[in-house]
Amino acid sequence: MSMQLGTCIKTVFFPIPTTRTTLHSETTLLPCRIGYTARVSHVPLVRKVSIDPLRVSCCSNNGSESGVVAEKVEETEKSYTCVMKFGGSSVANAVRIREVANLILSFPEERPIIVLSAMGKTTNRLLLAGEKAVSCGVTNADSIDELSDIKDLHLRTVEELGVDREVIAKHLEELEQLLKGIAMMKELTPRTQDYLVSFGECMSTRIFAAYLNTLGVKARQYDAFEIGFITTDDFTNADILEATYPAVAKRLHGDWVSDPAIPIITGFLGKARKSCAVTTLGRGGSDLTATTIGKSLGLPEIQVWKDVDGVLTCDPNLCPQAEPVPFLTFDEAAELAYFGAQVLHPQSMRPAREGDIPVRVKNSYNPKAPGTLITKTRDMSKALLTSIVLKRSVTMLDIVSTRMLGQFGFLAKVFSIFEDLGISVDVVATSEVSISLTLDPSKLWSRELIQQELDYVVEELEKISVVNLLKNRSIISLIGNVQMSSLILEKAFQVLRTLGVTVQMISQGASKVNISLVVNDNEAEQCVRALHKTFFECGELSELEIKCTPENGSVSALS
Ligand SMILES: Nc1ncnc2c1ncn2[C@@H]1O[C@H](COP(=O)(O)OP(=O)(O)O)[C@@H](O)[C@H]1O
Ligand SMILES: N[C@@H](CC(=O)OP(=O)(O)O)C(=O)O
Repeated sequence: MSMQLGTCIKTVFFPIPTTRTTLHSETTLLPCRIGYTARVSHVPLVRKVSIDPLRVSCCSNNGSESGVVAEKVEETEKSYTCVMKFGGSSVANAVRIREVANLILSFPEERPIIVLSAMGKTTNRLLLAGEKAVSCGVTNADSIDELSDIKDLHLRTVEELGVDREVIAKHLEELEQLLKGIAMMKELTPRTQDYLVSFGECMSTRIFAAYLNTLGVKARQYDAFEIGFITTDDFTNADILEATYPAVAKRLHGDWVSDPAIPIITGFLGKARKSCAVTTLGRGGSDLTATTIGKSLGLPEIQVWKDVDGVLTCDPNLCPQAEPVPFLTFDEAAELAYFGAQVLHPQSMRPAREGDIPVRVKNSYNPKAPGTLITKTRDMSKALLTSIVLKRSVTMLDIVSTRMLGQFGFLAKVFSIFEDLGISVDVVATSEVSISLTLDPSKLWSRELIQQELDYVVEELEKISVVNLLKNRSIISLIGNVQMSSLILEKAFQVLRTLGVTVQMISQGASKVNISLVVNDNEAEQCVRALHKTFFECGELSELEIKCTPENGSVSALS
């Protein structure tokens, strides 16, 4: 690809965010999409334009602003059109794998990248096998029930699919050796645990790629930790690092250009930047793998295929009447996931939002159902509540300053204690002299550690305040249009008053999509069911026509 600097025609990749892009600093990186060519004109003051497979970077001569106008010219070569992620329930056995393969092939116009989780409950079984190995003794390690279950499932699956068992034989052998090693060491570190659970995704993807190949569909298996998924060294809950995006794009795009095949990639896994060991992205992390790939390649769509008809108005295990939500914003989906809806990984919306790539949540058991479409914005004019989410077993802290009213720096001191300990806070409510907050224990991996950490937090906080630690609390999150908060709260408090439940804390986030209520664990489920009934099942509020006066923010409901 040749470039003539100083003239007005340059080759870059599409889409450029807007037709006119202003350089705000000396170097501006313009996101772009593989497979497209665009023309950039009017580039005064631009010293250098460099292009890699992912982006064009422009450096101005003197750091001053200059304009770049870009437009799409042509599609240069056909590349991937979407990423499709299938969760454990979608690939639970040979029958399901066949159905998923048929589903993928029923979209001949797509050139997908496939991300898979481990088959069925394999991750849970691997975790349990690891726990048992610690105390069962070396001679018993090969007869752990969960190991036998995993072997049976995978060997039965390859047989039923007519795939050579060699594709997983080495992994099964190595898995047994690993469990013996754990039994010998009598120890399961987070690092070993991540390596242990990685066998689930490594095997499901090998089986699936081999099966597609037996059907005459060219597919290529990839371990995410070998193709540029670079993470922090936080085993069991690692974060994806920026370097992942260009590395993954380069590898997948390069392979497509040299030898096209459907990539079948392990979800959930990465490679630690410092130790180079295998990491996992937290439970349900394959969603994040999919959105990371979507952003890496600037794909037009990310699809996550589940066992439900999309994101629902509530966890169906709690409220069987829960209905699919047709549209969501990235903010709503992120809050919903963060506050406990198992359906999406809490971090998975970040790459999609950054790349502004629509995410479609679909049901692999019912592909005809429209599912949920998650985008940057949606029409909120008639929206009231989108979904109700429950997060159980939360610890709440009431912190009252021992200093006088008007003392500045109290909040800063409190939060610096959490920062030092690396503990993240979920919900916060403050007054002049007190703070109530809930703690997110998900970053901590063992029960003992949580208790130890909590004791230390309280000890530190007691140097500046009186602390009341309240365990066994639940956060009920009302996700939706918080512009309608008066109506939402009026209805919610009516329900809770009828149940005789006292709300111990309330908070409305700055994202304007979430109101959180903290109640006792043992009251939470009945509250959620009653709230769901009122907001989604009675017809009155779910079919509500809402009249909102923007000037004064007043809201009235016409049923
Ligand atoms: N608000 C919700 N919407 C949809 N599903 C939910 C919700 N809350 C909890 N769930 C549960 O999440 C499950 C889907 O998530 P998950 O098990 O991670 O799927 P997969 O393994 O297919 O990726 C559903 O079967 C459902 O039980
Ligand atoms: N297998 C991993 C990763 C994952 O994303 O699974 P699923 O897509 O089935 O939630 C887990 O169970 O956590």
